[in-house]
This record gives sequence, C-alpha cells and structure tokens, in this order.
Amino acid sequence: MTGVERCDRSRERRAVRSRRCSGGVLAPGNSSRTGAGTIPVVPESAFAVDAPVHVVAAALRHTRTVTGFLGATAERAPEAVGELLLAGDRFPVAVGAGDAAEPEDAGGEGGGVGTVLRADEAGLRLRLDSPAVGGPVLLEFRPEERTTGNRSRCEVHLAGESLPRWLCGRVSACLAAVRELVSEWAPRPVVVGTALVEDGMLLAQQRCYPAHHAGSWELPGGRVEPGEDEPEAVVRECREELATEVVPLGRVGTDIPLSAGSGMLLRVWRARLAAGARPPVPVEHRALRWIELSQLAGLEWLEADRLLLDSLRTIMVAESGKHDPK
Ligand SMILES: Nc1nc2c([nH]c(=O)n2[C@H]2C[C@H](O)[C@@H](COP(=O)(O)OP(=O)(O)OP(=O)(O)O)O2)c(=O)[nH]1
Repeated sequence: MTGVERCDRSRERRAVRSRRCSGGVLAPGNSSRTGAGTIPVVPESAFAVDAPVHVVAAALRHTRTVTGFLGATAERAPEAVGELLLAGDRFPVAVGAGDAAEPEDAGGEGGGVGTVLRADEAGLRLRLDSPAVGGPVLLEFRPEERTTGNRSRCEVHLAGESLPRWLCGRVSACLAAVRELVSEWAPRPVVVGTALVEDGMLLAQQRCYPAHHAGSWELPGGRVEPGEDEPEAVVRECREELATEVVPLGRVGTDIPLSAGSGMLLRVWRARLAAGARPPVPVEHRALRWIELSQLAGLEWLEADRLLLDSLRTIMVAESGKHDPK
C-alpha cells in the first residue's frame, strides 16, 4: 500500500467512525475495506423497547417488513409466503437500488437474494447474497430481555462482523417499522396455546368448529380471561379441554399475530402433565393425538401453528434427546 493510499484509508476510517448510520441506530466501528466497494460498519447495539421479548421477536420476523425494507425491491415478489418468516424462506434483494447517497457501494441493481437462516424466539438470522457485492452479508437481530428493578424491556442487538454501507439505512428503517409493529401488537388480547410434551411427543387436538377450522389441528388453549394470568389460563383451558391437570413451564416461540380481523396474539406455553394427572381426553374436540417428531410437519395444523413448528421441534428434540430427523 502506498503512503497516499494509507492516508486515504485513515481519512476514510475517521470519516466512518465519526458518522452514525441513519437514525442513530447503528454505530460504525471497524472500517477495513472488504472488497466490492463496501465500507463495513460494526453494529454496536440497536434499540430498546418497553414490550415483551416474544412480541419483539414476532415483529422481527414480519415478512413484509423484512422483505420490504431489507430487500428494498418492489418489482419482484418475495418467495416467502406467510405473514411471518420461516427458516428457509427466500426473498429478492435489490442491492443499492434507490440508495442514491451510496451508489459506489452498491454496484447498481444487484439482483440478489435474501435467505432466512433462523426466525424464532432467539431472533432473525439472514444471509444476503448478490453478485454485485463480494461475499454474502450475514445479519442477525437478537432480542434480549433486560430487567432493571421491576422494569423489564427488550433490547434488539445486531450481530455480525460488519454491515456494508448500503444496508445501514435499510436496517434503521426496518427497525423503525419493527418498533411500530411492536406498539400495535403488544396491547392485543392473548390466546394461550399449550405445548404439552411427554416422552418427546406433543399433544395436538383436532377442531370441530367453526367450519373453516374444523378438521385442522391445534394446541390446547384459548383466550386469557380478565383477571387471569397466562399460566392460569393454560391450566384452566387444559382442565376444560382435556380434563387433566398441567404444569406450565415457560414460553415457547415468538408470538403469532392471528389473522384477519381477530386482533389477537397466539402465545404458546410449554407444559407437562402434573404428577398423578389423568391422561388427556378430548372434551370439546374431535380427536387428540400424541405427535412424534417425524409427524410434526405433516399434520394439518391451523396456519398460525405452522409458524411455530421450528420452536416446537426444538422442545420435542430437547425432551426426547433424539436426533432431529427433519
Ligand atoms: N387454542 C388455540 N387456538 C388457536 C391455535 N391456533 C390458532 O390460530 N388459534 C385461534 C383459533 C381461534 O380463532 C382463537 C382461539 O380460539 P378458542 O376457540 O380456542 O378460544 P376460546 O376457547 O377462548 O374460545 P371459545 O371456544 O370459548 O369461543 O385462536 C391454537 O394452537 N390453539
């Protein structure tokens, strides 16, 4: 490297350090050049919101928000189908398109593709590939609960070695949209679902009403009633629907916004049968079935439940200690 180049590099480094990516969401750090005209910035932290972590984790995997802001392309429809993203979903990415401030970073319309590597309660992990930039960009949003005194909030951390400059503004805009979704979703009434796992098998029940749900499978549960907390609702619903006693053990997966007009959130709790409890029987449902890992994906679940299958699979694997045959 010549002296002039070194000087240019250190000027550039100072410029990068002194500039915060738009919205103040990202703080640049390491400025070494990694090729294809990118100036990477190291994200230090993102934002904190007064909302439960499972609502934030749900908003982070909202398909339209992620594909619209990070993909930034209107021309090609995303291949991802559901309202929330699932691992394996893919969506088009226009690298640098419309980002007039950073055209040299982008190399023009890239025609790239985004792949969802993970979309669950642990966060959203994406890989953005494009022929217009050097290697793939790995991007991870991790929601974490922080409790100070009796105040609990959720921080979203950005993990990854570096972000190309063309992505910074998009990440900020995406997180602003996530914040809006969180404030829209957090006050919604909650339907609890119960992931009752015994010997590595999950209990599913088949609905018989209403007509558009009849025949589909779901988790035992229902609306949280006034004056009740979520674990109490889990215990009551299992008593009513299964004529048995369960012990709630903790949350599973992200919240799932229930579709069209219901205005509710599905929130799933893991549970086990209480000591000495009677075997569950179908009180209000057409049938009950203990599902093995290999049967999980093949069952005709309600649409909302399909978005939880990765998280359900994880607890079934943990419970059974078996190898995941997915
Ligand atoms: N219980 C439960 N409800 C689910 C699941 N997935 C899903 O989309 N839902 C929807 C179906 C309903 O629109 C809503 C809750 O319905 P529900 O009928 O179980 O609730 P509930 O017991 O309080 O209501 P109700 O029968 O007294 O009318 O949540 C699930 O896994 N379990």
